[in-house]
Amino acid sequence: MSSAIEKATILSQALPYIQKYDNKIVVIKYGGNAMENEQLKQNVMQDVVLLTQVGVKLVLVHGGGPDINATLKQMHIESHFVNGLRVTDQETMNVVQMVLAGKTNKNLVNMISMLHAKAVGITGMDGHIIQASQKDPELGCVGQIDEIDPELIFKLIDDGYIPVIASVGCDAHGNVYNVNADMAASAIAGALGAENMIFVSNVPGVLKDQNDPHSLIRKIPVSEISELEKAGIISGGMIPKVNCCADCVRQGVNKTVIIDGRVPHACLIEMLSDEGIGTMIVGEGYEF
Ligand SMILES: Nc1ncnc2c1ncn2[C@@H]1O[C@H](COP(=O)(O)OP(=O)(O)O)[C@@H](O)[C@H]1O
Ligand SMILES: CC(=O)N[C@@H](CCC(=O)OP(=O)(O)O)C(=O)O
Repeated sequence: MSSAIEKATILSQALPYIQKYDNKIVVIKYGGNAMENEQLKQNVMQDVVLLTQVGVKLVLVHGGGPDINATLKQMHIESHFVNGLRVTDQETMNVVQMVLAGKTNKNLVNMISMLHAKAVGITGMDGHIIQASQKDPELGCVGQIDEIDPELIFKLIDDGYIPVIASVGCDAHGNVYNVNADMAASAIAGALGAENMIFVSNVPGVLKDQNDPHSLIRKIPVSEISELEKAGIISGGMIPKVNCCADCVRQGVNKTVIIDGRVPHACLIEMLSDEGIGTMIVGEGYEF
């Protein structure tokens, strides 16, 4: 088969998926670990733009843990994590806000703009999107999400913009909170009634053995998550991520997956083919 026919065949195979997701809201959480280099980011942003172009209403929620770590290190501020959450004193909070809402957010917006699509970079503080409160005094300014106001996001996607949201929230008294980006993304997906929630990370999905990339667990029922946690199979940043997937499932999001952003066009493979990659978190009664 000539390569032109091959390309056309692949494109036409995507048609049922394009129709399935037409006008549907999909939230992509783009984790800092999958932002390793410019090429990786370009690939993910190309997928975001292509999906938007074919009619998906895409919302991008991003983290930036490694960017925050690097800036804190330059400033000689140490980082500590408890169950995957950064202990955040006021000085650290200022850095988190500066890096996430500034460098990381605007870099992604700029990349989308260069691909001739329209993005608007905001934080969870804009339009009261993420209303938060202190999660635990020992974690300092780490926020737990009390409420999501999706109005601004609906307005942006209805006007054809891709909202690019940094995971910083605030309360009615002006306190600013560092919100784990997985938690921000899953709460936003729930509030928007999203069809799909895709977590883009730097691992193939949930692995049985973190040293063996072939030990991928393809599907995890929500009821088995706590056992995996107790057995130490999931640890660190994977703990909030998998629990956020479970929250999405409980909030009625149809499909929740963790995929590897290092695989070129992982989001397209996930959404526009039946090859499904990564780990899917499923509710009770899901047919295997
Ligand atoms: N069972 C597991 N399978 C895969 N990764 C795991 C597992 N348990 C813990 N992890 C860790 O979780 C990390 C992904 O979470 P996180 O660092 O928060 O990523 P992101 O920046 O994409 O949100 C992986 O890089 C890996 O170190
Ligand atoms: C409370 C908490 O831990 N907040 C995260 C926010 C960024 C984030 O979640 O980034 P990733 O998605 O790249 O991990 C942090 O300070 O690193």
